[in-house]
Amino acid sequence: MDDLRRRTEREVEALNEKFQRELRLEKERTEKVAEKVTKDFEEQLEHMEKAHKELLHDQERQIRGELEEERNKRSREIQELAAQSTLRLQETSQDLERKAREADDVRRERDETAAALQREKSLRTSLEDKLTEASANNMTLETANRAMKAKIDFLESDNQAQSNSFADLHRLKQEAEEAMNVALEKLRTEETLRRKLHNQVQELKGNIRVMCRVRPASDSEAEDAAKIAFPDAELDCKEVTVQGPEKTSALGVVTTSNNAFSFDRVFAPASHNAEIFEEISQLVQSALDGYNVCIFCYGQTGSGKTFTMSSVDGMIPRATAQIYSEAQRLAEKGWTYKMEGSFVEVYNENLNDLLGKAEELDKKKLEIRHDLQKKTTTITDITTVELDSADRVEEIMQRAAANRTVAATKANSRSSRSHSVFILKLIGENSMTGERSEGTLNLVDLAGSERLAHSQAAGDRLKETQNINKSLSCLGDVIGALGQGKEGTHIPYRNSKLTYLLQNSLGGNSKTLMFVMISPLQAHLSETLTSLKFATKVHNTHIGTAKKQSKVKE
Ligand SMILES: Nc1ncnc2c1ncn2[C@@H]1O[C@H](COP(=O)(O)OP(=O)(O)OP(=O)(O)O)[C@@H](O)[C@H]1O
Repeated sequence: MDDLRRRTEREVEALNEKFQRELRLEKERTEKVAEKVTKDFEEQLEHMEKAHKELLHDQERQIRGELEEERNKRSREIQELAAQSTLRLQETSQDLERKAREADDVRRERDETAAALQREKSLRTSLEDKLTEASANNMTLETANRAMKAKIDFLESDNQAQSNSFADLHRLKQEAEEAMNVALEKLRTEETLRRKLHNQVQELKGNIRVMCRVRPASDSEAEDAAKIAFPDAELDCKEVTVQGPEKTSALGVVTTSNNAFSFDRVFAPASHNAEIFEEISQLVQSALDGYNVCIFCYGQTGSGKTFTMSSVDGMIPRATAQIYSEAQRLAEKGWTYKMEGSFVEVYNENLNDLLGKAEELDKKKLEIRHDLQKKTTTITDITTVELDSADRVEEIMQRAAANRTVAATKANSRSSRSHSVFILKLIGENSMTGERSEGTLNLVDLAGSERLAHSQAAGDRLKETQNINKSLSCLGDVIGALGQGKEGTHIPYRNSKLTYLLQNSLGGNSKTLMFVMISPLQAHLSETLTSLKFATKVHNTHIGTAKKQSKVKE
């Protein structure tokens, strides 16, 4: 049993070993097969992958190509569409333009038709009027015809009477012509005489006249009114009284002085520019007659100088209007006039062309030249405007005002800090009598006369004030020296630009009118009294002929 069992065990063992060996071999074989299969499969996979990639690539390329083609096709289509729509747009806008043109044409035609209709209507009315007139004329002509026929019958019946009446008519005509020539000659002589007499009257009135104007207080100023009275207001108004400031004596008594002034004329606050002009119009006439005339407006800032001189109805526009109408009247007497205007400004002792370019103010140098023989003055490089119509004055004033506005600074209203001179040259010629006249009218708006102590000025402003004071006092000195009336007296014209500019229009035969402008306010009392005293000094000066003197009564 044991042997059997051992033999069986050995056989089982041998079988087991054999089985293990065969298993191992089988396993190795299987592994080899599996390895080969795996490799084959991988190769096959790789191959397939490659083939697939190529296929994909080909397909992508193909799709891209198709896409590109599609895009090109679409963009071509879009371009075509855009071109078509542009074309359509152009056609539409051309259409629109054509339609607008047609509408314009229609409108024009309609307007023309309306105008033609209107013309037709007025033509018809005028034809109807003419027809009425013609029938009236016809009737008159028929009456005249009948009268003529009667006359012809009469004349034919009496030939001798006819030639007699013809000779009578001829003689009468000659007499009428002679009378007319005598009248014309008389008219011309009378004009020459009028000029002489006018000048004599002006000289009798005094070659220097001083007038005073007190401006009205505005509503807001009414409470600050100074005590100014016009004692002879009902008569010819030549006096003005101003109550001075209160003074307290050492004993504590308060007094006020009453200052009385008299001038050639005093204008109370209610006066209008038209009344003022009535007084100066005679001097404007003198300028037309060939005299040099200076009209000044003097006074502190805000006293009414510009209102009187250059406002819309001021002296400058009124004087030029008078000159135009006078020149027309004188044309009947053989006079033709040439009028030239210029507008200058004296600022800081510098002469500026107010009609030139604004940027040249204070830069361009203007020179004053005098012809002492002819008593004429010229300024180099000055803008001169021929005043061939009354409207030109307005244009000149606007140009000057605009230039001054440009030149003004914040702290400096240029017009109150400078003197302006409107110069009107009037050259007249009489072709019938051979007479010639050359007069100049200077209309001067002086700078504000306030004194240095009151203006509290410094810097540029101080220089301006000093220059203003200097030129105003030079003006007083020149007038004072002229007033001495002695031959050979030195007249200090050269001491200021203003007096030098006006040299030929101050003194001699020339006429001067000084308007002193007065503010009605108590706050300006001190300046008012100073202005009135200055004006009195000028008024007491007599140039040329004797005239009544007046004094300051205190
Ligand atoms: N007669 C008047 N009637 C009514 N208003 C006047 C009259 N005079 C002056 N005014 C007014 O008073 C104000 C000051 O006048 P204006 O400007 O003429 O003074 P001005 O002396 O020229 O001053 P400035 O020296 O500053 O130029 C202005 O508003 C002006 O309209």
